[in-house]
Amino acid sequence: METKADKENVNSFLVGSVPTVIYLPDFITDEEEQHLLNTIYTAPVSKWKVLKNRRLQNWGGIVHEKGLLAQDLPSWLTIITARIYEKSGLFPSAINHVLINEYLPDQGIMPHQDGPAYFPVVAILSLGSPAVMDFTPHPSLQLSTEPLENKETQNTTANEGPMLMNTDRSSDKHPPFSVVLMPRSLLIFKDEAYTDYLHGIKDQEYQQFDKAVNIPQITKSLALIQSAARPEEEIDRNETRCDELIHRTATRISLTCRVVTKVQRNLFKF
Ligand SMILES: O=C(O)CCC(=O)C(=O)O
Ligand SMILES: [Fe+2]
Repeated sequence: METKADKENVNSFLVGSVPTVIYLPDFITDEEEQHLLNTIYTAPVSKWKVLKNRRLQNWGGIVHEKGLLAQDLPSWLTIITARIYEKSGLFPSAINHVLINEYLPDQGIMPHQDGPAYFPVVAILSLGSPAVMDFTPHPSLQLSTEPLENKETQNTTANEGPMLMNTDRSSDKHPPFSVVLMPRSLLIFKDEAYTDYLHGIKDQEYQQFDKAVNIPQITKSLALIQSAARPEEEIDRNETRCDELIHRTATRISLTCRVVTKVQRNLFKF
């Protein structure tokens, strides 16, 4: 059960000016991260769907236009999803779908909006290497200042759709921003950040984070990671450059946790 204390707790992790982005550093422990990574990599090779620029595992069932053809999540995932559900108090029911994405240091995900089948709150748990997630205003916002819901929106999903550029003129209301996703952190976003923005990760080994809204929350752990990743002789010479860039030196795994509200069960039982 969600408690008042949990809700207050989540509100104290709000970042940036756009509603609503929540960044929880160290949501899981080192041991839990290691356990999750081990379990993810013991899944059969056939569980991985290989895309052009990353691999993914789909857990919870197939997301279909008529809803979710549901399969129970395994217990190693429900341990985490139940914690996200309880601590955030932001989901209408238990999380029933988890997408696990794997990115090599030069891989990313194109700017997109999550599909319409999902309840409009997403929680992303990060493991392994850090990465920068960029939020850019939806291209339909360039054309007018009318609210997004009055306009026909261009629908792009996580796995398909064109690369969309931001040349937004309403950038006062919808400033582009980024969030640094450190290993073991949980990012939650909803409201305008979900409906009015595209989110994506550049397919680059070095990623700029000057527009990051969670710099105070990450500075300490970033310094440790970056200095460990850099050769000794680079540390003083390239201080400025390195301070503004994340160097992705290893694989990143993310768990995108969501609720599909429409569920089709027992489809094959007669
Ligand atoms: O890997 C991530 O952090 C983002 C994944 C994502 O946006 C998605 O699966 O829709
Ligand atoms: Fe997404």
